[in-house]
Amino acid sequence: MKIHYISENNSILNHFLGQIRNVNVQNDSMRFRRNIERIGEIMAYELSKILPYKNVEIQTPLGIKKTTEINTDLVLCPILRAGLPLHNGFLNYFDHAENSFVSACRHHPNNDHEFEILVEYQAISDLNNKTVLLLDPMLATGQSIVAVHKKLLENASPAEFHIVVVIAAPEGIAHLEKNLPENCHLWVASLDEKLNEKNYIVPGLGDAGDLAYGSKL
Ligand SMILES: O=P(O)(O)OC[C@H]1O[C@H](OP(=O)(O)OP(=O)(O)O)[C@H](O)[C@@H]1O
Ligand SMILES: O=c1cc[nH]c(=O)[nH]1
Ligand SMILES: [Mg+2]
Repeated sequence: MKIHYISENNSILNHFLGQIRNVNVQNDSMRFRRNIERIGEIMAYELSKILPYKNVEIQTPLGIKKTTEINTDLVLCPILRAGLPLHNGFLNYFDHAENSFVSACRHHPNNDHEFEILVEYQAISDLNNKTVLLLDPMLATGQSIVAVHKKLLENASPAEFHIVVVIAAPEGIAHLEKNLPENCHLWVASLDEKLNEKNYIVPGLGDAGDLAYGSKL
């Protein structure tokens, strides 16, 4: 797996990452969603640099300008719920992309420490020969992303597969490296230290879905 870390240099990205983590700021859910969206816009821009391009000529009022345009069909696939604000950011930039939606949530049948991933809702477009961008702000154990990747590839063969996360734990990255094909790309805005006993990312930000949309039963 090719891993791209995008916050290695100082940039405005660090302000948005700081705000989604900060306990004194993150409970403003509109700001939380908008910050994830802004991070999505920055990540979309960074990712756009390695997509395939074709030469085009643009007619201006005064002449013709030779330039380039993205030369692949993009499909954006957020994982519900927390992937939705990240999806908004990507869609702001890749406005011609197709979209697919898959849900994944942790189900704790016995206790807080053990869980299984339930993939229930799916609305998946044709992914064959397209560039798929799987979007989820949090990569903790990696089980949600592996489960959704498996679901997406049940009936399709994309040309390229990119996974985009905002905050990643080393344990989740190791799980993806073990379970996903080598030609996948992983984009990480910020790498954290570890998981805690409940498999939350430390220092992380808490529960991204709840911060964006409120707690669930
Ligand atoms: O790497 P993992 O250990 O699988 O954990 C990460 C998943 O947990 C969160 O979703 P959650 O289950 O909280 O659902 P939600 O988005 O509806 O809150 C997050 O958005 C990821 O999908
Ligand atoms: O730290 C974590 C782990 C999973 N899901 C979250 O929202 N946060
Ligand atoms: Mg959640």
